[in-house]
Amino acid sequence: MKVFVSRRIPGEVIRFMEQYGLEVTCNDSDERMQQNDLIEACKKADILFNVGSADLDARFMESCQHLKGIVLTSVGYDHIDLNSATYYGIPVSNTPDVLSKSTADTAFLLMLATSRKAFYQARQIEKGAWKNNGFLDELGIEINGKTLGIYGLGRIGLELAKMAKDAFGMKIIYNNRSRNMEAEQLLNARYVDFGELLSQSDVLSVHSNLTPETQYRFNRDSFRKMKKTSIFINTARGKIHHEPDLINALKEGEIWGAGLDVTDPEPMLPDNPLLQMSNVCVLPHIGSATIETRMAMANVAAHNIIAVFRGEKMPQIVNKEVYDEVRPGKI
Ligand SMILES: NC(=O)c1ccc[n+]([C@@H]2O[C@H](COP(=O)([O-])OP(=O)(O)OC[C@H]3O[C@@H](n4cnc5c(N)ncnc54)[C@H](O)[C@@H]3O)[C@@H](O)[C@H]2O)c1
Ligand SMILES: O=C(O)[C@H](O)CO
Repeated sequence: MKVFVSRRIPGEVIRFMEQYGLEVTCNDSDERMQQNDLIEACKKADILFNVGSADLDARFMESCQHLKGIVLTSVGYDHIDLNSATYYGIPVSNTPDVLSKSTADTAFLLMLATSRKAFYQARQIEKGAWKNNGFLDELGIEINGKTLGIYGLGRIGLELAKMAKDAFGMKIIYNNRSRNMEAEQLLNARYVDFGELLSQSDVLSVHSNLTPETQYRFNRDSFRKMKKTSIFINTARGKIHHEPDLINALKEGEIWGAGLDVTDPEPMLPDNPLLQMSNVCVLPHIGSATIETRMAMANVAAHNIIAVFRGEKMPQIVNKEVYDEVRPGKI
């Protein structure tokens, strides 16, 4: 069975797959492949090991409908047309859980860094502008004992809530598609509607997946309802906030600050006004970017390939209906 890997991954993981007799071809680059090049490569493979973002849309699925599986190295799967994959009977897996803590760490980092204007202060030093700041110059704000509001209290949101409660004694409120009883029992988290999440959060951190419902959920109207002393954090997907509205909200003082690991578009252009603001911290989508987490993600992806090779169901299957006896699509 032939596997095509779309970007560089650890050699150990390639060798792990080859031990099973899999023939692995790897695009030895860190760059995102053009869709036509990816299609051509996949035409010579049975399984796609997709690394990072890619155009896995209906056109890709139709062109590569022979694939026996697609494994993703991400927990988010908004970059793949899942309905088309299911239509052609292609199982898709993702990498949940193994990256929850590292991504929550990133949200925690952004919460703290933004509250202290840390990235701006560091830039001042680099520019040779370190001066004995006035007693009241560029002050930060405290988060100890404040209220952390989580939009989308799932795996990552729960990890952040645990850290925030343990480290800063923060009170946890959340809005979610369903109640999270573990968070309520463990952390005394309180479920609130979206309006109360906006009005009561001192820090509001976004951890939902990107769906038609969550797209641009944080916009002009939302930011106006947040506290003027609040911090907005997004480590989920850039399109969950409306970026021009976020910029205006910060310029108008409708919210105090923002910390982003995801932006819209990505990469963020260097002339983006957010990068000039002292109360904004931006990271380049590095939530899962640690040695341990990326190795774990690659291993999860490889194990899902081995499952396909063995004729078994993918352990981290995303479109489980692909295994249904009767499903719309290819007979
Ligand atoms: N910055 C990064 O590098 C990075 C890393 C990993 C994940 N992510 C993003 O984080 C997201 C969450 O990952 P996860 O493992 O915690 O997923 P998850 O499925 O465990 O949690 C997502 C939560 O969002 C909630 N949700 C969905 N739609 C909602 C809505 N309309 N209103 C309120 N809540 C809603 C769900 O109920 C769920 O609890 C991923 O989908 C991905 O986009 C980013
Ligand atoms: O969804 C994820 O896992 C991250 O955003 C990496 O793509």
